[in-house]
Amino acid sequence: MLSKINFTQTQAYEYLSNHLVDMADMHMKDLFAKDPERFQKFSILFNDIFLDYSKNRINEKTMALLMQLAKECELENAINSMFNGEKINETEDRAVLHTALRNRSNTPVIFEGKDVMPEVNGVLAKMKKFSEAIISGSWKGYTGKVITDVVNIGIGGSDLGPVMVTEGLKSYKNHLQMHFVSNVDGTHIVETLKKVNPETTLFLVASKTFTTQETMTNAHSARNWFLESGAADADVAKHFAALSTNSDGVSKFGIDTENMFEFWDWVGGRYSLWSAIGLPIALSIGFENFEELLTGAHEMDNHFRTAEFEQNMPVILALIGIWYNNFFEAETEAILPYDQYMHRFAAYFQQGDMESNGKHVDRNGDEVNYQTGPVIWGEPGTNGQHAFYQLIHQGTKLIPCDFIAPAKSHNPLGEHHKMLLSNFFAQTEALMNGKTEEEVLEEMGDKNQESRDKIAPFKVFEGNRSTNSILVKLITPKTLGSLIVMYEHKIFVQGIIWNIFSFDQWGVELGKQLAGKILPELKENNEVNSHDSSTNGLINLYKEWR
Ligand SMILES: O=P(O)(O)OC[C@H]1O[C@@H](O)[C@@H](O)[C@@H](O)[C@@H]1O
Repeated sequence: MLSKINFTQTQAYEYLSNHLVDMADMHMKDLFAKDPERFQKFSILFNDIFLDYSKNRINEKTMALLMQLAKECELENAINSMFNGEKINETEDRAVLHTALRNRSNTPVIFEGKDVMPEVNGVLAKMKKFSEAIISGSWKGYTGKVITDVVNIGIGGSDLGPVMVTEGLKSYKNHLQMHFVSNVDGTHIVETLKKVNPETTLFLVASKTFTTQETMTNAHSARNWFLESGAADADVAKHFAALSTNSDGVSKFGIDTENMFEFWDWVGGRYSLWSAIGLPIALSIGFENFEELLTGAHEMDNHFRTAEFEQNMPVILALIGIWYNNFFEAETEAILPYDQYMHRFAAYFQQGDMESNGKHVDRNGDEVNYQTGPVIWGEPGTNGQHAFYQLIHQGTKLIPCDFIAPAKSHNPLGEHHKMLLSNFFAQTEALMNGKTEEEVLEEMGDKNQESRDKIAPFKVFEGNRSTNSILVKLITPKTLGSLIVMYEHKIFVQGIIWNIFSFDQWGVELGKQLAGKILPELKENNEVNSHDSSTNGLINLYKEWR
């Protein structure tokens, strides 16, 4: 089981608080000047992923103390508890075994006395057969035509992962057109259905619980559209499949359980792209590439499980994050991929991180007296540079950033990639070095003294802004698999240290309950007065205007 230690009571925390006094005024520029080995010391290579964390406000003592913190919080024990299938998701009484889904070495993973691997492999085999039939065209729609379009209907963890990965690996894509419908706003399904033909479309209804309002509503609308186009009930089997843990719900909806791809309650929604929820990925890039994604994930799992903390990428990233979040009081973290295919990567980890570590009660059930998960945000470079980087460079907030870029492009067109990467390198250098007043004045040259003095302060960059640079060789299925898992485990490590439960999400339940209460009120025409004056006023204005 997980420890329940308040990390602010550890010896390492006290040492780190004292150490912060020394580090707070230290400029990274000076740390680099003093130590020619700094880059070698604070960087690490794993397969085709290189992490340079030297442009952070750290020195060897910082890292040693952070490692001590991880040890005092019994991180090693927590890692073993997760991989060994203990019910570490205590508030839902569940194990956390998404790592078994990508366990390519196939060693037994015992949960409640039973090896889960035969079932995992069984579903993978079913996904392989199905995806191959759809891609090859041997699977036919109800009028005998091949499938050309796949519409995934799901939300949250049943949408974001497949969207992010199919976009991230678009250069591996086959002929199938992928569509993703998540929002309950009718616009999403209506606009999607305009693009597809019922005779050649496969709908995947993706929902762990198979009760999520948005997904069920969209799925019913899709089925109605399908039937209204002239298809019969019996034809549903050729055009609808379900990805779920809830076989009763799936049969009630009218999907043959033959067409159901199962997963299990020990897979959290936001960690489910490795399960049957990954079927749209297998359809889009082929099953072999999906397996490669799993292999990359498994390799990062092994790294996380076996590498010393000092050489462990997820552990290093997590601890640096804690250094900023809890000592420098940074409130957000930006994820900035310099790769257009990765444009949903930050959005994916918004759920991954914020749903996991957005908690204010610790594992003892007590209110925390420290900060937990940061706000995660980001956009691909270079677009972000022309939008919000101003604040990162010259604003009043410290925003630690992860810069991610591939050395090779899938689209090596002219000078594009060199230009992209020149920006990637320049940004982290500029954020670290900044620009002094002297440099500004020198740059301004011979302008008259008065105008120079007036403008110079606005052009000064204090620098000392923290970044991690993650350079990968090429975004392949395998590398992307490893990269995703690197962040998954970073989140896990932080949750352990913050002494919170990272695998539940009670916070999203309240909105669902309240929406359920208001929906019947919207169906009536009478004035509503059962809420506060603001909610009543808004509902009544809506009724007047609709
Ligand atoms: O996959 P289903 O069950 O439809 O859930 C979809 C999403 O629902 C949300 O409310 C959260 O709980 C997410 O973690 C989850 O991924």
